[in-house]
Order: sequence, then structure tokens, then C-alpha cells
Amino acid sequence: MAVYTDITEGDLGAFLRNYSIGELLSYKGIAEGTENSNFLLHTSTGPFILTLYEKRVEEADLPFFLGLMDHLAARGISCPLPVHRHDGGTIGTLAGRPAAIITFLEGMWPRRPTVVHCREVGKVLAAMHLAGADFAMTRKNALAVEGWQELWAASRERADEVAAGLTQEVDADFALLEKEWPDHLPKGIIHADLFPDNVFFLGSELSGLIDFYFACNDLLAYDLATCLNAWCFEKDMSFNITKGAALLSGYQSVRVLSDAEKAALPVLARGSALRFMLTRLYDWLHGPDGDLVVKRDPAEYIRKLRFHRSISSVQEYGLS
Ligand SMILES: Nc1ncnc2c1ncn2[C@@H]1O[C@H](COP(=O)(O)OP(=O)(O)O)[C@@H](O)[C@H]1O
Ligand SMILES: N[C@@H](CCOP(=O)(O)O)C(=O)O
Repeated sequence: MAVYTDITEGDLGAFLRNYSIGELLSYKGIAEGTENSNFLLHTSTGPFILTLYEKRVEEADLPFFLGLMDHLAARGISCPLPVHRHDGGTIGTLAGRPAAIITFLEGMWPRRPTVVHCREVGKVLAAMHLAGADFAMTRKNALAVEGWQELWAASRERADEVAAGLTQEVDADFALLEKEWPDHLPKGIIHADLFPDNVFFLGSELSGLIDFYFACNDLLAYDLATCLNAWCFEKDMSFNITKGAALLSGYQSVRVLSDAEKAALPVLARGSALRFMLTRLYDWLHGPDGDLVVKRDPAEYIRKLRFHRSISSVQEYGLS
């Protein structure tokens, strides 16, 4: 993330009086991340994460996100737990933003994902899909095709400033995706942003998942396509088929893909690459700047989109 909203010690102290997490020893803003403002708190009972929810998070969705973490953790998926306040709730207000405290998850996200990481992520993604099956709440994906169109409408005019020819390329992507988006595939709870910085490892062991603030109900295979994009490209933007194979076989060791899901992977991966290119492009053109704000480069996803446009068979993703 970043820090978009700063807090004062006085406001934080008053906010913490609603919790039984001990005495505040220190706090600092976390520069990592993109969407919300996060702070690392140290109290006399240990470390915690304080999140102030920003622009893309609707307050009305917070019970879904926080309830999902509780639900998944109860089914064996390691993730942070929302800390309850004295009044039983998990959501308060700090510096004018909705805010919550979650437990601290040990581990580090992999800066250079390996084949082993990819296999582990495939397995945990499938396990999360199965564990989410009986979650009682639902949330529509705000960043499905309609949401992409809004981002594009707000950025299209200046897209060629970012990459020559982008306007024409993306218009063609929309024409294809609106026609071929597969609505008939298995749906359920998806993470929708399972990038390396949202998966923690202790050594080669996966220690847990964070950042459920895009989670929603959508196509399960779309979540897998997002992981292909986020985990299996090298720094030079070449697709690493060995990593793709590890991710897909890890996933299928827990949940087998149907033939229709396999066949849809190219269009899903293209749609997912478009989605991340568009949020990055929008933030690049319209997002706030600041010392603790790191903007992500849309160019990476422009190149991934070009790769997916060139795919002629799903075997090119490493599917055996
Ligand atoms: N529960 C947690 N335990 C440990 N570190 C966390 C936890 N949640 C967030 N962080 C830290 O905060 C950073 C940003 O969190 P993230 O949820 O990805 O933010 P955003 O939603 O703004 O992208 C992470 O990269 C990690 O360093
Ligand atoms: N993963 C997205 C940005 C969302 O940021 P995160 O810190 O919540 O993962 C991207 O890479 O564009």
C-alpha cells in the first residue's frame, strides 16, 4: 500500500481505547501496498496492522472482507484475523476514514518468485476456493468488465501519452472481451489480487495470505488467470512456462479444472491483464503523489496483454 491518510498519536490513542490490545509502544506507516493506508503498531501484547480504508474500498463492503478472513481462517487458510473492539464490532473510524485492526502475519513476500512458490500459491488458491464455498456473504466484483469500462473512459483520452497505440489496442481488447467473456464457468469466492506481495512465506513454506480487499464472487478460473499474470512472468516480461506449469498443477492437485475452464484461460488471462493495466493506468494519470505512495507502472501489464493476444493454445501456459 502506501499512506494516503496520516494519523496523530492522540487520535490513535483514542481509537485504541476501543480495544484490549495493550499499551501502544510505537507505530509507523508502511510504504508497501497500493490501495489503503497501513500502519504497523507495536503494543505491549505484540504487533498488529492498522488499516485505514481508502478510495477503492466501500465501507459497506468491510463486513464482507473482514468476515471472509474469519471464515477462511476457521477453515485452515492462514490469514490475518480482524481484532474485535469492546463493543464486539471490527470497524471504527480514524482520521475520518473507516479503520480496522488485524493480526500480524509472520513471513515475507517473495521478491523473486520461484517454481516452488508458484506451486504453493496454486495449492493455496485452490484451497481458498474450496474453503470459500460455504461463506454466507456475497460481493459483486466491482472490477469486472463494467468497472473496467469506467476506468477506461476516465483514461482513454491520455492513454497514448503512456504508450503509443494503446488506445487502439485496448479498444480492440474490449471488443473481444465483451463478446467472449465466459459467464458459464464455476463461480465462488475469489481473492482477486493474489500477487506475490500478498502471499507470505517463511523459507519455502507458505505462511499465509493478506489483502482481501478486492475479494468478491466471480469465476474461480479468473483468480487463477490473475496468478498466472502475477507470478509467472520474468522481469523481461517473458512468460516462464515452468512456473505456469507449477502454478496450474499445484492448483489442480487440490481442485481439478473443467475442460471449459482450461479452454477459457487465454481470454481470462487477457481480461485479468487488462484489469490490472487499467487500474495502474488510472492511478498513473489521476492518483495522488507522495513520499509514501508508490505508483505501479502500467507498462508491465501492457506487455503482458500483448503476450496473451499472441497465445494460440492453452499449452503455452504450461497446461499438460
Ligand atoms: N496482517 C499483516 N501482517 C503483516 N504485515 C502486513 C499485514 N497486512 C499488511 N501488511 C503489510 O502491509 C503491506 C501492505 O498491505 P496490503 O494489505 O497489501 O495493502 P493494500 O491493500 O493497500 O495494497 C504489506 O505488504 C505488508 O508489508
Ligand atoms: N496488485 C495490484 C495493486 C494492488 O496492490 P496490493 O498492494 O493491494 O497488491 C497491481 O499490481 O496492480
